[in-house]
Amino acid sequence: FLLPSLLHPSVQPFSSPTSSLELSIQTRIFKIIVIGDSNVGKTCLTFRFTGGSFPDQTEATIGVDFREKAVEIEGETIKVQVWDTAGQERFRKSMVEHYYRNVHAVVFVYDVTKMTSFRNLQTWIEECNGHRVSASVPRVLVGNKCDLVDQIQVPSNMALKFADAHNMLLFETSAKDPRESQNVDSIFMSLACHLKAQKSLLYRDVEREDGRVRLTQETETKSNCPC
Ligand SMILES: Nc1nc2c(ncn2[C@@H]2O[C@H](COP(=O)(O)OP(=O)(O)OP(=O)(O)O)[C@@H](O)[C@H]2O)c(=O)[nH]1
Repeated sequence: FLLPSLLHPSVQPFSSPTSSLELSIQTRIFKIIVIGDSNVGKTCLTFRFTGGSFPDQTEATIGVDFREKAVEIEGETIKVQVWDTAGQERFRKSMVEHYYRNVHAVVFVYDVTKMTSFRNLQTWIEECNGHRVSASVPRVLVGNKCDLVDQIQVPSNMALKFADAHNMLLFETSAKDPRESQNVDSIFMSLACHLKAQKSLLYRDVEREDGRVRLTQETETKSNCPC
């Protein structure tokens, strides 16, 4: 496992710029983590978004893996870095600190055909909060495996209620069904658009501070996002 900054020495994550000059030449990276029970489809969603296809076979994720995709939003190229985390407790322990560090957005995934994976969301939210992920970090909820229409256990209205109560948007998707790939893209693109709008206001703060980075939570989010 290599940290992204080691893999990409010329590119620094958004949260560590040092001057407004550097900001203008960097490609921004938004780090988005995908969490939820084992087997809900986190790896498949990550592949579907970053590679466009559904993997024939997956093995349980060990620790953490990440894949990147460059996207263009309003004329700017942004790297969306999707961190796929292990759902199984025994594969998580050593890595958990790494993937919550400097996270820009969180995707909580459950399997629409497994009520336990939905009930366990509360535990995932608590773990996330326990790692000091700020309440201002955007979070979305994803119900995956919607192609298994005959086996659905989690009704949409129940998921919607949960999403509302936790201030999250809900996406119901299938990583498997190619007709749903646009829906999978929407999860990550809507977060990237939201972050871009948020971070451009942060840029203005940086310039006012004459190169000093101020990651303030006071910024208001305004977006012309096409998503
Ligand atoms: N029918 C259907 N199967 C899916 C879908 N997404 C994933 N799967 C299957 O579900 C199983 C688990 O998928 P993974 O993506 O490996 O699940 P994971 O959440 O990453 O699992 P861990 O790495 O153990 O945390 C695999 O057999 C996939 O083929 C989907 O949208 N529909």
